[in-house]
Amino acid sequence: MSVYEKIGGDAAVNAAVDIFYRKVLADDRISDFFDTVDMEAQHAKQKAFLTMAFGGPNSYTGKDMREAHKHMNLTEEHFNAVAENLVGTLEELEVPQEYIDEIVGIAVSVKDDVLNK
Ligand code: HEM
Repeated sequence: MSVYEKIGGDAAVNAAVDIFYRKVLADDRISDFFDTVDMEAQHAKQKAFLTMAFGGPNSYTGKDMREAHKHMNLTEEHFNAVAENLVGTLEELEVPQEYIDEIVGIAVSVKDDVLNK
């Protein structure tokens, strides 16, 4: 069973989207990357992000992650900021630590692609 299913599938992603988005927009280190798109499009992107991070059914391949982020010149600091906001969101939702660890593992597994390394 994927961690996506273990934490509650689509319902868990929906619960996480608003919290995650709020955290990202409040974070000076990365908010500029996210505040230029209209809310509806952004919501869909956040949902795709979280489904991917949770190992869900709409998972992107490494190549897609590379393509999606290539033009952004992202740094380690940007990646860590997103990862922190992700962990903070999961903690707020009282996701068990072992699942948080699994989700962080998924995030780290796409890091080189996201940073275009
Ligand atoms: C675990 C790391 C990450 C994952 C799993 C992830 C996942 C995704 C996904 C699935 C999309 C949607 C792609 C699409 O449909 O076009 C996306 C887009 C995006 N990501 Fe990431 N991302 C990660 C890290 C980051 C970081 C570190 C930043 C910047 C600080 C970032 C900024 C963005 C932005 C701004 C978009 C929207 C691009 C656009 O609208 O054209 N992502 N990401």
